[in-house]
Amino acid sequence: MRCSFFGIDLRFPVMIAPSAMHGQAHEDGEKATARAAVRAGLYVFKRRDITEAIVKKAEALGYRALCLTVDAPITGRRERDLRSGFTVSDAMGQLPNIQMLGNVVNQQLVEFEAQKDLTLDWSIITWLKSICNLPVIAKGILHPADARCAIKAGAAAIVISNHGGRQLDSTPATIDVLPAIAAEVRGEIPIFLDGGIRRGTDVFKALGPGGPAETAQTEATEATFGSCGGF
Ligand SMILES: Cc1cc2nc3c(=O)[nH]c(=O)nc-3n(C[C@H](O)[C@H](O)[C@H](O)COP(=O)(O)O)c2cc1C
Repeated sequence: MRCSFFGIDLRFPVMIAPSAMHGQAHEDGEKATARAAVRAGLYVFKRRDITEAIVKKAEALGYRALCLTVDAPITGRRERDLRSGFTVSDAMGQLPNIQMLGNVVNQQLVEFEAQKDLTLDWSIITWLKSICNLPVIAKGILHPADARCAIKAGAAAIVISNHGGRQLDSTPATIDVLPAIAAEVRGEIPIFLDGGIRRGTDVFKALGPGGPAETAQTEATEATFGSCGGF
């Protein structure tokens, strides 16, 4: 089955490891997804030279695509995190990509957030493409108009995602917006989808009537990513 679901990062480029593109189930399930999301997270910083260095490092290491999270310019009010007293571990500071920030980040989430570039618009995709040869995937699309903007900006694919509902309450379910977005994209670029995929039948629902299977996405995916891409 040529499907790939991956959990990654918003507003900011995230690397997809070659092994992450094969869509195979793993016994660690969501724990593995969470670990990968933490490891893979990259952000566009106000200091573009830092982002550029991280992107070039990813390319040199053999990563095959950049996944740009476009739905979280600022972190949402995550009430579950507030209730549980969630904090970011100091160990975050030991991650190589964080260390590249040097004095810019003082290992505290609030300061880390302050370094993010909140002024991003679709031109960031053009910029990312100008500094590397990797395809850029826009993650966090929930509306056909945004899918069109992503295509115009040069995205190689989109991820229909509501960030698992973690970023903003009351966003639509991805399965509900899929048909309209697939109708807009009509196979021009591949569509990935995440959110609420918990069993095989969820995959079939996403591939069902109105979904990308009717709009020649598979061919577009293979053309861009080979035989291991999304819908
Ligand atoms: C622990 C955790 C961390 C996540 N971190 C990020 C992140 O940094 N960037 C991002 O774009 N999405 C992140 N996500 C969202 C996932 O990439 C994905 O969109 C979402 O989990 C899909 O919904 P689902 O959990 O219902 O499958 C995270 C999800 C989880 C569970």
